Amino acid sequence: MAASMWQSYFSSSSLMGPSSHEGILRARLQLSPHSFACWNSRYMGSLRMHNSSRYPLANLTQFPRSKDCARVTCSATVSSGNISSVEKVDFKKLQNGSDIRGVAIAGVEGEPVNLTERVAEAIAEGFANWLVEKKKGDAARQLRVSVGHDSRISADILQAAVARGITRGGLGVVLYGLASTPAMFYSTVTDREDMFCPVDGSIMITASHLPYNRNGFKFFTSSGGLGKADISNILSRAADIYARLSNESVQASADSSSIKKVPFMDEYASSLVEAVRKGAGGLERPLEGFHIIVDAGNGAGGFFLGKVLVPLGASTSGSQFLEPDGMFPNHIPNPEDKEAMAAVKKAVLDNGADLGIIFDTDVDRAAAVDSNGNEMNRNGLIALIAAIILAEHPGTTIVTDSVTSDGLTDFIENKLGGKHHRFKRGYKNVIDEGIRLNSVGQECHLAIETSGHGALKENLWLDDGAYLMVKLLIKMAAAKAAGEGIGSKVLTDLIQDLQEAEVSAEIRLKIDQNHSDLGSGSFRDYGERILKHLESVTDSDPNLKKAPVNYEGVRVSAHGGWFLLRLSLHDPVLPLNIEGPSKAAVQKIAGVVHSVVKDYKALDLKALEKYL
Ligand SMILES: O=P(O)(O)OC[C@H]1O[C@H](O)[C@H](O)[C@@H](O)[C@@H]1O
Repeated sequence: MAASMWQSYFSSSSLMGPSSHEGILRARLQLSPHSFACWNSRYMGSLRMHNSSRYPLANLTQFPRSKDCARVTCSATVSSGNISSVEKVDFKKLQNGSDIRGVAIAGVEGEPVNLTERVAEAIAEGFANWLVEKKKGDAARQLRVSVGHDSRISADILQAAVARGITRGGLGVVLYGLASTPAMFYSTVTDREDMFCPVDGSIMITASHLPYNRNGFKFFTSSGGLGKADISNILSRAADIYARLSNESVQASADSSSIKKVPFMDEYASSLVEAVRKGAGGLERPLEGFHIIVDAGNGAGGFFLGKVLVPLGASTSGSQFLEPDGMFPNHIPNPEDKEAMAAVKKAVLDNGADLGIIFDTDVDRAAAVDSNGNEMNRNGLIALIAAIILAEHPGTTIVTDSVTSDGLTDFIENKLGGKHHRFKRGYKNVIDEGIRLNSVGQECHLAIETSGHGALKENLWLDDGAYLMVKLLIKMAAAKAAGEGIGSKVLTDLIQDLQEAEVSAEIRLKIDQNHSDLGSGSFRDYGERILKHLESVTDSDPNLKKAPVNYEGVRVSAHGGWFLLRLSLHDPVLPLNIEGPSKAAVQKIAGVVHSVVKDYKALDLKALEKYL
């Protein structure tokens, strides 16, 4: 649905009664009464439930919620061909590293919609054109692209637009509906002609854990996720297509003869089931006797319960937030979020479960909680997966992002006998580095970020939170089969020697891009200037020890702890990570950084000063 429609609907909602709302909205959506009831149930129900300060969509009228509707694939669009704002879209701004992210739903102050149907359609057509060029050798056959989405409220509308864009580009479309990001990559590498696989390209409609009004795209081919340069290329094609589209009417729906629908998540889930069965010695129900809780945060991860854990024999009572709900009413679906981890921990303890598993919205990230409520996320999850992988591949290299702890390095290198290659932030950077190391002869089987993104060589380097959890399940099932009992103790024991810092903090220092202190340079130039200054201060102070090998920002040991100041991958921000043995140590470390950066007037130091 176009932004303008949401806008006018919401802004007028307090003025009309339910029946006039329904008539107007249904007409504009071009839906039958039944489809409208489903749409209404899915979207308006969510909005109604969360009409609070967190979701500032005031005065929504209460519609009856229909119970028995599954999803509505909505091909609704604006009927008018000319939207005055079309020229204003800055396609470059939609790039977020190797992803595309934008605002798809109006209603949040200061966040105008920039990911409209037309923009999505143009991007999809840009991807189709890019793919055709990449696959020149396959000119004789029609290329096909799979499309899936997470639980966001703009998913169906964007999916319809994406399907139009791909068919406009002359390619076939295979719709998967609610799906996970790793499943989309999997569709490019799996051989199942009955499911139209392998597809030539894949698009996941997701904005990961970001708020409900955002959405975006991730793209895959059999070589993996597209990189920054490819995304820029696609966006520049999209900008040209968009200019052309703005003179045409938006079509109500794509050419349906080129569109197929398949239940691909069943195929992907059964690959996970088979992986656990194989890893557990071929048992049909290796998780029989285990009680495992899933918290999907109302994202796309609910499938893991019914399609993975149940067939493997696990009991799953007490699992929560499995229902897809793009308003994310319970907690942010993000294993890095404290509230989210507290929620799954509580569920595990309340239900006396053996293990808790939590996914982000699109299931490329995950974390776990053991039966005592100990969180296994960030450095703890890396340590756990590293312990499993190093037992299988002694001495192998583990690639991680830059904010991992000194304790993790000590654990991987001195306790597990592996090599810790602490690289840059960004899951794509980390995974690409793992692949690169292998290509230059340095064996690497695991590339993983503290955010919960992780990829294994054995799993074709798919960035897959669900597969990380599969590795934990295999370990537990194998321990049971070996008579070592049921429970997550086998996991907890693996990381008992990991030393975690007492206090850790991430402080994000914003750069005011409009400040005169930036001169004629960009925020990146400004950030680099600050980092250079910090580096020279560090070099001249014997109490500060610069990390001998470092790929990003300035990492320094001081006061029994460490800090890393670096430029954010995407934002005008300098994230500062600090870890120390006590609050006092962290304060002192914060003081060191403050004394260096305090004269940079464009830097907002409020967040840092709280720590002094
Ligand atoms: O550099 P930052 O702003 O901290 O963001 C870094 C993060 O950006 C995105 O969310 C990526 O998906 C992550 O892989 C990455 O770690």
